[in-house]
Amino acid sequence: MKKIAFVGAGAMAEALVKGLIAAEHLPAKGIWLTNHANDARLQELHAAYGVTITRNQTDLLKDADVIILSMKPKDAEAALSSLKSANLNSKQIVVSILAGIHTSFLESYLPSNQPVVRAMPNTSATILEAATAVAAGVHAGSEDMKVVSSLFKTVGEAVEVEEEAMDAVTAISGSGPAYLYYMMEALEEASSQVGLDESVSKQLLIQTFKGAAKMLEQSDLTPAQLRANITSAGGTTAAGISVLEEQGVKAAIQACVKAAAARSKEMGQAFSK
Ligand SMILES: NC(=O)C1=CN([C@@H]2O[C@H](COP(=O)(O)OP(=O)(O)OC[C@H]3O[C@@H](n4cnc5c(N)ncnc54)[C@H](OP(=O)(O)O)[C@@H]3O)[C@@H](O)[C@H]2O)C=CC1
Ligand SMILES: O=C(O)[C@@H]1CCC=N1
Repeated sequence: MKKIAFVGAGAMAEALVKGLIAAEHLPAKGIWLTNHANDARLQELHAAYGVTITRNQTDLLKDADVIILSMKPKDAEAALSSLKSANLNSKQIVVSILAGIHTSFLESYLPSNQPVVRAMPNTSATILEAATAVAAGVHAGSEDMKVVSSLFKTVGEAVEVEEEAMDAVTAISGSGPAYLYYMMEALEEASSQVGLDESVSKQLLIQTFKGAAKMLEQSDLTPAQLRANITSAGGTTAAGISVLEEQGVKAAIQACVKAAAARSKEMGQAFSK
């Protein structure tokens, strides 16, 4: 891989850039970025990472092995309309990280045999811990999928799924870090309410999340079994969990994921051809 072109230079593009550079997937100069209008942002990324920045679409796309669409879904049509006039060749893989938007919509703006791959990473790409799912469009072959999977594997784990799973993926792992940060926020606030010093609670909470994730990864037990192992009858965990049950927290989490998946589906329907 010699060149990756990002169309969109926001939070998610930066997370991927950071990860790709840390993983030495390609030299920083081989990572090209453009955005809509914010010159200062492009300069900032160039200064921070040594990436190449441009406003010239021909330069951006020329010889790019992979083109990553990383603007917000609302800006997709404008970006795709301008890509329509670009002379992409069928070896260039167009990857979209946009929530909701189907490969068929993207393909409708691109040459008829263009390989398109939909990917859903998350912000943990910044520290090479992303969970990414990738799904092939109709012209993306197994070699294209290998290239894209290996790109996302440099910034964490990547799994290939059918496109119909992408709304669920987006709701679970795309948005997932935000749910966990929400829980951490609540736990931090609760720590201070029960009298724990902020720096101590932060240290304990980070290690508690890390340890719980590693336990699930390294043991054969389910989350329910791991939880049961901590919950002695009449003990502290039982006292806490009974409040979560009374307040319907599990149902609220399930409703949260369903709402996120429904929103992804709705966004896909808004952008269909
Ligand atoms: N944030 C997350 O956790 C995740 C986000 N995603 C997806 O990633 C995408 C980007 O999100 P995020 O990085 O948070 O968004 P940001 O708002 O941070 O960045 C959007 C970028 O797109 C640029 N842009 C807008 N219009 C165009 C255009 N016509 N041509 C080129 N560039 C354009 C903006 O430029 P300018 O600043 O000049 O306006 C900006 O650089 C979204 O589609 C989202 O669904 C996927 C997984 C996780
Ligand atoms: O909220 C969003 O739209 C994006 C998609 C996945 C995570 N954040």
